[in-house]
Formats: sequence, C-alpha cells, structure tokens
Amino acid sequence: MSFDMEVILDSVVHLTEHRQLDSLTASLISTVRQFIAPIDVQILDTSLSDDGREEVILPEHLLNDAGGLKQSLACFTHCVSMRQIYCCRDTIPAQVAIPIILNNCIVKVLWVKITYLSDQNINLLNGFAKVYENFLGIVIECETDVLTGLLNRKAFEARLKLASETSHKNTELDSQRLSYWLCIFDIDKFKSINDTFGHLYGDEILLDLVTVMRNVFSENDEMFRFGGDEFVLLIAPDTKQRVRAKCERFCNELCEFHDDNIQVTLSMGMTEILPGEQASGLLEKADQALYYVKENGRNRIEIFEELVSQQLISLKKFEDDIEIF
Ligand SMILES: Nc1nc2c(ncn2[C@@H]2O[C@H](COP(=O)(O)OP(=O)(O)OP(=O)(O)O)[C@@H](O)[C@H]2O)c(=O)[nH]1
Repeated sequence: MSFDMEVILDSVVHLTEHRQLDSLTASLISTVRQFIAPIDVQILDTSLSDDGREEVILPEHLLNDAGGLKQSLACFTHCVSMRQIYCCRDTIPAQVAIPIILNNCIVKVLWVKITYLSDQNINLLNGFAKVYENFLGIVIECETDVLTGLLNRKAFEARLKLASETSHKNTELDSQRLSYWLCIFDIDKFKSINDTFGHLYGDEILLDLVTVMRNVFSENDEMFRFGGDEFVLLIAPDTKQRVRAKCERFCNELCEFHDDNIQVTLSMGMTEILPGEQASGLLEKADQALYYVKENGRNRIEIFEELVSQQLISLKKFEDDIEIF
C-alpha cells in the first residue's frame, strides 16, 4: 500500500494541533488506525522500578491474548530497554513496539498488533512515533513548573475537569463519602524567609516542600505549583477524615524537616469536589478557606464546607455556581 504524501502531512498537522497529553495520545492512536488498520494499538505507560529501571506497564489482556506478548516477553523487554524497535513478524498477527523517549527516559511505548506488518508500515509507525515524541516533550514542558518539576497552573484546569466529571454523585454521610478534594496552600510569611535568608535559600525551601509533599501524597494525588509559594493538590477520592489526616501529616513533616533555626509552616484551604462543579467556583471555595486561615492565625488547615456550616464564612458568593448543577 502506498500513502499519499498530502494525507500524511495532514495527519502530522492534526497530531501537532494538540496541547494536552490525553488528546495528543488519542490523536496518535487514531492516526495509526487510519493509516495501517491494526488489530489493536495502545500507548503503554512506564514506571520506575525500585532499582531505577524503566518498566513497561503491560495490561493483562496484552499478555494473555492469543498471540499476545507472553511468548516473546523477554525479547520485547530487551528491545525496549535498549531503546530499539521491537518487531515480531514470525507470528500472525505480527506485533511492533516503539519506545518513546524523553530526556533519555522511556516514558511510553507505542504497541501495535497487525495482521501483516510491512517495512513501510514500520517506517510510518516510527515516523509518527517520533512526531509524537517531539510534541510530547513540548506539551510536558508547557505543563511543568521549571523550579519544582510539578505540574503548573496550565495543566490544572483539564485535570480538575476530569476529577469533577468522574466524581460520583454519592449519598453517603460526610464521614464515609469518597470524594476528590481540592487543597490550596501557601507558606506562611515566605517573604520574610526570602528577606532574611535570601532568595536562593527560599528556592531551597520550595524544593524541600516538594520533597516532603512527594513523600506524603500518593501517585494518584496530583500536585501543582501555581506560582510563588502557592501550591494546589488534587487529592484522589477519599474520606474527609483521611484527607485531612494526610494533609496534617504533610504540614507536620514539613515543620520537622528543617532542624535549623527555621520553621516552615503552611496555611491550607480545602474543599470537596462534587460532580460537575466548575474550576472557578472550586478554586474560590478553597481560596476562601485559605484566606480565612491567613486572617485567623495561619499554620493550620480549614475546610470550606465546615467554615460555612459554622457560619464563619458565607456561601453567598457561590450560589450562582451551585444553582447550575
Ligand atoms: N525564593 C523564591 N521566592 C519567590 C518565588 N516566587 C515568588 N517568591 C516570593 O514569595 C513571596 C510570597 O509572599 P506572599 O505570599 O505575598 O506573602 P507571605 O510573606 O508568604 O505572607 P503570607 O502568605 O501572608 O503568610 C514574595 O516575597 C515573592 O517575592 C520563587 O520562585 N522563589
């Protein structure tokens, strides 16, 4: 089969229109489907093993499928770890896997199962994988905070939208309900830390905070730096009590992290993410709880909904948002 150059260029244009990881990945999959009509195509994720090696996360069905990866797993693993294309054409269907590499790390693997795998198909797949790889680098760079390596504000909205869409309408009592949570926090009197110890020391404090945060929160909790000393957490579904306990542990561990003459304390506002709530309203709620903490002594955590029920702050500002849902 030969391919029309114009159609290929169109696909590259389409692939590079995307500015978000999920849509970029979906676009690569649909491009591969369009051009080589595979039986299956997947973009596999990778994780780091305890000894620092990249491991491809293989879904069960890929391993156990008839003609699946199980028989040739050693060869697949070897090729990918050597950053080479894995190609198995002896079997029907054939399989090909192309590692996607960023900063010398394997971050994803394009895996395709196809009835007949020609050289032309391999070249085309490799070309699309390279376009995806280059663009993935740009997308990740755009969504990453330079100092801390956390996600930045730009990455936040899409992730919050996903959380509020997948958050289930549940009727359990407060104490048993598993919800996503949004937390905003900033360092107390960070300006005076900068003024006393210098800006570079202030940067070290920000990096220490991220180290402690990564230790306390799980991979499912997403962490963002909005700018300056302001951070946001999108915490995966859990009860209010457990989320509060986790946030308190974070604040305590950060406080104990510096055994010198400096004590870093945080003020934090939290709010529950209910289905369909909009980013602006949620941010305002968490921000209002944070503001309350700042105005009332700093160095603690407050939950917006609790402040409202205790009539310490007013819900009025959000009535419009709530009526929509
Ligand atoms: N070291 C360092 N400082 C930064 C950075 N970005 C912003 N800042 C400083 O962070 C400080 C933030 O101060 P504010 O949040 O306004 O106030 P604060 O002193 O933390 O006081 P409260 O928030 O009211 O407790 C300012 O002095 C900024 O100049 C950065 O990347 N590194």
